[in-house]
Amino acid sequence: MEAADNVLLKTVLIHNKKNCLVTLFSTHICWGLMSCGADAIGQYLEPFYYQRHESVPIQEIIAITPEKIQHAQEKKQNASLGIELISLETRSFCLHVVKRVGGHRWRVRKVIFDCPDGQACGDWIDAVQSRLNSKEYGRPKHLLTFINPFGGKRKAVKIYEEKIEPLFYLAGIASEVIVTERANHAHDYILEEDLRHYDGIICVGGDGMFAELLNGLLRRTQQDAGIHDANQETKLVNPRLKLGVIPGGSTDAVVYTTCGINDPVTSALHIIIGETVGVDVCSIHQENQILRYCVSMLAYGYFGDVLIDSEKHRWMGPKRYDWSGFKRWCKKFVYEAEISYLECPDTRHHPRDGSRCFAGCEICNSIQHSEGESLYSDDKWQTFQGRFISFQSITMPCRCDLSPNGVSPSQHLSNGYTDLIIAKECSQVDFLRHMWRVKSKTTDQFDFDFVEVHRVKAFKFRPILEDGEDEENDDSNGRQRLRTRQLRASSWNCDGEVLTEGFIDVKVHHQLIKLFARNIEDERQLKTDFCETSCYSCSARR
Ligand SMILES: CCCCCCCCCCCCC/C=C/[C@@H](O)[C@H](CO)NC(=O)CCCCCCCCCCCCCCC
Ligand SMILES: Nc1ncnc2c1ncn2[C@@H]1O[C@H](COP(=O)(O)OP(=O)(O)OP(=O)(O)O)[C@@H](O)[C@H]1O
Ligand SMILES: [Ca+2]
Repeated sequence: MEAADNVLLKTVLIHNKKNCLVTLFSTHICWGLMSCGADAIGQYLEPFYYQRHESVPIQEIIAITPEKIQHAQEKKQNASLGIELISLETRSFCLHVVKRVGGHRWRVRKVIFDCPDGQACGDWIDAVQSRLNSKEYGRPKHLLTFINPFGGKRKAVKIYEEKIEPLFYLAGIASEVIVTERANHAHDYILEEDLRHYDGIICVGGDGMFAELLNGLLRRTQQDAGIHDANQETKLVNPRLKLGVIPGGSTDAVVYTTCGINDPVTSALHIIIGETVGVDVCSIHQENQILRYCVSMLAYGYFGDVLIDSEKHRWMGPKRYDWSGFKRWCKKFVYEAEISYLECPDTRHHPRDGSRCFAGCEICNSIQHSEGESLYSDDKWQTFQGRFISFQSITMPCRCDLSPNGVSPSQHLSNGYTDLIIAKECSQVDFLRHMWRVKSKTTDQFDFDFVEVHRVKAFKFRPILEDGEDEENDDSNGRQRLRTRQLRASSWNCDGEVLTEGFIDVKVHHQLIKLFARNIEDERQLKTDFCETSCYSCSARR
């Protein structure tokens, strides 16, 4: 039996004042009361069965620490001798493990075990620690951390000092901290400095701050690999360093999407356990230059204008988006563009296919991409030309407080595609109905005849800024002439950063980066804390 073969340590220890059999397997630790007898010095009979037991995967152990506890028997002895000193020998250890408290929120749970003697306690600490250090878990040891003191509600420094630093210390992570002094500080640092000592780069901030890490790291990686300019056909190099985010911004869509919640402690725990998820990245080109990289939302029209306006109201914090969103909605603007796109050839994958991207997503793992094939030689490009209020390219589901299900709920973190969402010219009320559904959790937000959606590998966007020759009138000399009406130009909202170039080509790079995060868990399928599958006792009973 596989699990039984991998038993590393098995001892009777005291937990909650009861004798418990504690077993360390190579993949998890299991403890519980036994149905057969066992005495306090660790004798137990084989085969044993747990009556009721708990199991925690090694991956979900944050740390193991010695615990100084004065044991009851010693207390009694010392008291009778009039001694108040605590025993110098450490005979207890504490496991700090991930605890799910609902709504994707993670916390640390402490589980204390008393050992028969100091030697046994030391053996346990060494054995568990050596599993935690194993390369297979990829836990970071050295992180470079940027804190944006001006993101969101401006609490990032406090969040880091009070909540995150103690957790990193507990988990034995060394973190070099840089509090940014200006926009692009983190980006420039990543481009220029020696990063060899780090396992990952993280930030405490919002999507804009994460975009600095993303753009800095991808530029640096391509630069180091000798790729200076790149058209859509260039195969980009995957960075060695992983990225992470602790929420401290306004929308926090990257962290909300990958952890299921914008909670700093939860994110820190995702980082500590070292689990990673591949994330698709869009490269945005103009001719042979890469302008920027984008992971969440690239939007033109309504959301581009909201961003421009919201920057004027940064003092309002996260509420600035609601205010600018309202103002922009009041003044309806229509844009026009020609958009060519290369649709996903597998028709089973679609923005309205009802799928959800969960941890270990089978769709992301199974999808095949032929990265080497030329995009330009492909004759499957299709074209949309028309007027719209909002154009969005959504590369991850983009969950956030404003849209808990996501702007494109069936998009995936690492399927290699982005979803185009075009809200065509319609009344303000209709556009609001669409947005209302983006916010609500229940109805299909794309089920409107004015909303068009496509899942694509690449697209080209060409704004049209003048009307065609369809209107005629007389000039002052009575000559008939064509009148062209200026259409409104917008700018791009690229992960919350303004991009002023209108004409762009965009390509999705399948899993170009790795993020410290597990991706959201399907809470309906989560097992209870009590082991159901993986320990010897359970498998023997089945
Ligand atoms: C009335 C219900 C309206 C619900 C609106 C729901 C739409 C939600 C769409 C959220 C899109 C977030 C996607 C992630 C984008 C991030 O890369 C980026 C950087 O952090 N954030 C934004 O651009 C932040 C963009 C935030 C845009 C907020 C727009 C708010 C619209 C309010 C309109 C009110 C009209 C009221 C009329 C009575
Ligand atoms: N010290 C600083 N002073 C001014 N701006 C900074 C500083 N450090 C970073 N920035 C810039 O602040 C911008 C916004 O930061 P951030 O994304 O953290 O918060 P946010 O915009 O409130 O949140 P979100 O992007 O989630 O909506 C980023 O684009 C970043 O470049
Ligand atoms: Ca995707």
